[in-house]
Amino acid sequence: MAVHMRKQPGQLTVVIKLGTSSIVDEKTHQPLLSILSLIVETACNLRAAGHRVVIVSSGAIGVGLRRMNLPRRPKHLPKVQALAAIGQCRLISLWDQLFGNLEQPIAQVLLTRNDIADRTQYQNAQNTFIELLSMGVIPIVNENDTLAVTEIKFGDNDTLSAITAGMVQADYLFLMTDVDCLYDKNPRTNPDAKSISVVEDIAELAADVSSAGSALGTGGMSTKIVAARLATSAGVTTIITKSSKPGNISAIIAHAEGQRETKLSSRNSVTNFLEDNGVSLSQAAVLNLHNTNHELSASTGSLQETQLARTPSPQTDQPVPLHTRFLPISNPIRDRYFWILHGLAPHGTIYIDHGAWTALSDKAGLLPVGIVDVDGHFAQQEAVRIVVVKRLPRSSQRVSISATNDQPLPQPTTPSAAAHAVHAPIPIRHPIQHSASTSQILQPPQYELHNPAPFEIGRAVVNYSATEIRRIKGLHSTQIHEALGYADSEYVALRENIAFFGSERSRPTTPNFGKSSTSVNGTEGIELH
Ligand SMILES: N[C@@H](CCC(=O)OP(=O)(O)O)C(=O)O
Repeated sequence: MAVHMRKQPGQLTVVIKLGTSSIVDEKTHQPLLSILSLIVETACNLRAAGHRVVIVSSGAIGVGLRRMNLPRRPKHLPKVQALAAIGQCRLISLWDQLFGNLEQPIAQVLLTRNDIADRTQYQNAQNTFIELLSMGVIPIVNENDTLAVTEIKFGDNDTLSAITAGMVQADYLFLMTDVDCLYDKNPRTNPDAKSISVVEDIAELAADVSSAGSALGTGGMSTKIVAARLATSAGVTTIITKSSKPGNISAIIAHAEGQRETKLSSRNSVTNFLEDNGVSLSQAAVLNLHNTNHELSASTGSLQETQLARTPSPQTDQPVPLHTRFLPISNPIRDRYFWILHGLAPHGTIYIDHGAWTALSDKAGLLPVGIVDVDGHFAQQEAVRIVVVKRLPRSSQRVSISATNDQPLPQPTTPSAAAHAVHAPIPIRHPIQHSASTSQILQPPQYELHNPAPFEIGRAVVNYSATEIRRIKGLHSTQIHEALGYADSEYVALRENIAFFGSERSRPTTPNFGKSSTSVNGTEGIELH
C-alpha cells in the first residue's frame, strides 16, 4: 500500500545530513558547538515557517572517543561499535539540550539496512517518521552501529540520509560537508576550477571530485554523489553545501524554490503560448518543443556554472550562498519500487537479453526465455540485479579466460562510475562455472563481455531461486514444469516486483544498446568495464 505524507500546501520536508567532521573536532573530538547551535537555530526557523525537518547525524564514534579519552578510531570492529554505543547517548543528549533551549522536541531513530530489508519493518519505520513529523518533532537519525557490521551497513551516513529522504518523501536533502560545492576540477590544484551550481542529470556528471573523507567519517565526495543519485531518483532535490555555514540552508531553499517557480511559470507560459497558437502539448512533444520547458539556461547542457549561484535570490535580493543542487528526476521512484532498489540488498545477478529488456519496458514480467545467465546464490523472494547483455549466438560462444572468477573485479574509475559504487555500480563478475584450476573452465560465456559491456538496469524480487533459474533459463514458461517438476509461476519475476533505476519508462531504443553511454533513455544502468 502506498504511503502518503500528508502535507500542508507550501510545506516542505527538509533532511539535513551532518557528517562526523561537522559534529566533532577532527583532532580533539570536542563537539563543534557553534555549528550544532546554528543547525538547531536553522531547523527551528524552518519549523517556525511550517516546514518539516529531519536531521541525519553522524558523530557517535567521535563523541565516544572523546568520552573514553581515546586519540583515534580503533581498527577492531566491536570496539568501534562499543564506542558508537557510548557516544550515541551523549550525542543525542547534546542534540536534546540544544533543541531543548528552543523547546523543540526531538526523537532518536537508529536504523540498519537489515531493518528495512523487510517490507513490514520498512513501512513501520516510515510510519514512525510520518507520525513524528506530523507531531512537529525533529527525528535525529543515525545508523545503529551496535547491529551494523560490514555487510549490513548502509555504507556511510550519506547513503543513510538519502534512504531516509526517500522514505519521508523529502523535498530537500542537504549534504553538509567541508567544501562549498562541487567543482569541475580539483580546486586545490586547479585555480581555474569552476563551481557547479546545478546538476540536471547526475549520470552526466564528470566533475573531478575529491573522494577523500575525513579521519573519522567514512564518506567523501564520492559517497555524496552516490547519495545524490539515490535521493534524486526518489524525487528529492539534493544540495551539497558547507557545513560550517548552516545559516545558508534557508537562503538556498528560498533560491531553489524561486527557481522552481520560475521554471513552472515558464512551463505555463510555454503551454499558454502553444495553446494560443493551436498546438497541443503532445504535438509540442513530437516537435521537440518540450525542451523550452527546461530551466532558462539549461538548454546547452546539464551543468550550469558558478554565475547562477551568484545571482540574487528572487526572495531576498541577497547573493545566493555557494552550493551544488542536484535536480530530481521527473518520474520519481517511490514506495515499493524505491524499497526494491534501495531497501533490499541484492543477492545475485540475472543477465537478460535485449528482447527481455524490450519486454520489460513494455511492462511485461521477466520470463525465463529472456534470461541468458545467473550469478550468485539467492532464494525465492530475494532481490537480484538485472543486467542487460548481448547474447552470443551458440556458434560464437567462446571460452574467455579473461573473465574467470579468480581475477580482481573491475572497479569504477570515473566519478560518475564511483557515484554508483554503493547501490547500482556493480562490477559484474562473469558467472563462468570453473573448477579450482583456472585453466579448466567448464562453461563458456554466453554473452558479450566487452562490446557492448553488460550494464545494470534495475532490481527484481524473484519467484525462483538461483539454482532453479539456472535450470529454466532460456526455456519457454510452458517448459518450466518439465524442467523443475513444478511451476510456481510462469514469470521469474512479476512486473510489480521489478524496479528500474531512473525511470520506469526506460526502454531500449538503440540497437547498439549500452555501447557508448551510461544512461539509456533515463535509466542509469552503468556500463561496466
Ligand atoms: N554512524 C557512525 C558514523 C558513520 C560515518 O562515518 O558517517 P560520516 O561521518 O557521515 O561519513 C557514527 O555516528 O559515528
